[in-house]
Amino acid sequence: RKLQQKQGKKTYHPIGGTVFHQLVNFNRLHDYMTDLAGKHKTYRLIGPFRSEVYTSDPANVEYMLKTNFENYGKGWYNYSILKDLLGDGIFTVDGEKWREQRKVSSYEFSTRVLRDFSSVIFRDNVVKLTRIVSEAAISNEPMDIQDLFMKATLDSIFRVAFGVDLDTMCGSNEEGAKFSNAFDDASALTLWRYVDILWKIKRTFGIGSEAKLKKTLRVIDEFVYKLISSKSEKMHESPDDSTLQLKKEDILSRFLQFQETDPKYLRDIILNFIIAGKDTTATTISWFIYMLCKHPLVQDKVAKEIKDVTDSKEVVSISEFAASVSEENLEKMHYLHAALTETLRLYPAVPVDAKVCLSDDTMPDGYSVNKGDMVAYQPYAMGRMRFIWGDDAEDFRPERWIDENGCFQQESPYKFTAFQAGPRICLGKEFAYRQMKIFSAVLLRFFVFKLSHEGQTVKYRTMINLHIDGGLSVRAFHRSDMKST
Ligand code: HEM
Repeated sequence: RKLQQKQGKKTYHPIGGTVFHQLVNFNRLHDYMTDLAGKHKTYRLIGPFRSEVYTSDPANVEYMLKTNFENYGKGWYNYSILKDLLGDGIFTVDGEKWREQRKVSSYEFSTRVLRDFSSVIFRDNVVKLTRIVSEAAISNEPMDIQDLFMKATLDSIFRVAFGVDLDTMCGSNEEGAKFSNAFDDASALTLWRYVDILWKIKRTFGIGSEAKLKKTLRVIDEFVYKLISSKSEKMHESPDDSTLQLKKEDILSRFLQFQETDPKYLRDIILNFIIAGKDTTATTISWFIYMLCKHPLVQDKVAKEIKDVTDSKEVVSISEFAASVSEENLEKMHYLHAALTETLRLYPAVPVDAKVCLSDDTMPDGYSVNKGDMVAYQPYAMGRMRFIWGDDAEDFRPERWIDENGCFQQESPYKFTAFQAGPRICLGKEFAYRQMKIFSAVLLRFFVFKLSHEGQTVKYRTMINLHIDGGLSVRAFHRSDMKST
């Protein structure tokens, strides 16, 4: 490369360090990368086989995610790691396969049926969740709210996808609990492949982590294929039965009714939605509660907005209040929307998102990247850059998202990258906001949240999603003007 540079052919981004530095800084990886991003908008880390280019420059981000989108894909490497769990689902594929799934799925996500059906489910689940929180509040017990959100969001997305209540929140469905554990284990074991250079050998011989993965995949597949075939049978037995009408609102039924019926195709599509929709939403809303505990004035302001918008001076029951959190009311909750967005700016559920460069290229900043290089945009580092957000970039300040009329104002998706941007922008963004807003509105109408230990701070655990390490221990206190029955 030096030789090429001398010949005036190419200029490469400055070297920030090596992948070895990433390993040394593993527990604070995203902060290490933020420090580097503060020095260079785009930099390279040297690895044994290729460069890894990390950018926080909105112009480069726009280029890789939109302008030259076709040149930055998942690539064969990611596909080979993810395919046993996620098959040919939307997360693993590029090109025509991706385009076809994107078309089908974005149509599904934009339908009124899915919107109404999912809102009903979010309300049902937050009522269940609020009852659990209420019991903890009455007995003044601390609770791990991140764990509760993980269960609640899995229950939501599973019911939207398959029309079946796993009920991991209350633990009434034994099969559901088995599936949920297998799914978490399979996700962790699949991620392990990114650091275990021997995984392919272990897979061939069926040993170690790969033997475990195979076992968990069997549990997942048995459960999912059973659901698909029983639903398919029912729909064929009585296609016009009006009592099945409600069941036809879930994604699986809609696919069976209108489109593809290959069980493997359905399995892949739906498991990709589940993996996309569960941890991202649960971790975001957990960091949100953490921020509200750290900023009690913001918590009061959010709670006041919820009370004013729903006009709920005297409410008798949780379910009655949940029913009043209508689509129209949610749209009026600008400050809640801003506080959630501010949480995502500082604690994005996907902190780094890597693509593979498919052919040699030059970025808008004039620097080159090579075929095979990994190129990543960094939502976590970008959220903390002063050159993007100003001197208070590291402060939690929902007001930065509110305009002079008190309305939420968007920012460019190439600066606020928590949902990615361009043709592959997150398909579930609106779905995720709706669930987070319904959950927050009901919980914050009934409770004040405080950290279990005053002054407690939490850290993230370095993995694909930004989980709070060890969970989030909080106490809930009933708001004095509400009965949570
Ligand atoms: C706060 C919550 C969420 C955040 C921050 C988030 C963020 C993201 C990000 C960064 C990507 C790009 C990942 C990649 O490069 O492959 C993505 C893709 C995607 N998300 Fe989300 N997501 C959230 C919730 C959801 C939910 C609830 C769903 C569905 C129920 C969903 C469905 C998808 C799908 C299907 C894609 C793949 C899009 C494609 O490749 O064309 N997401 N999301």
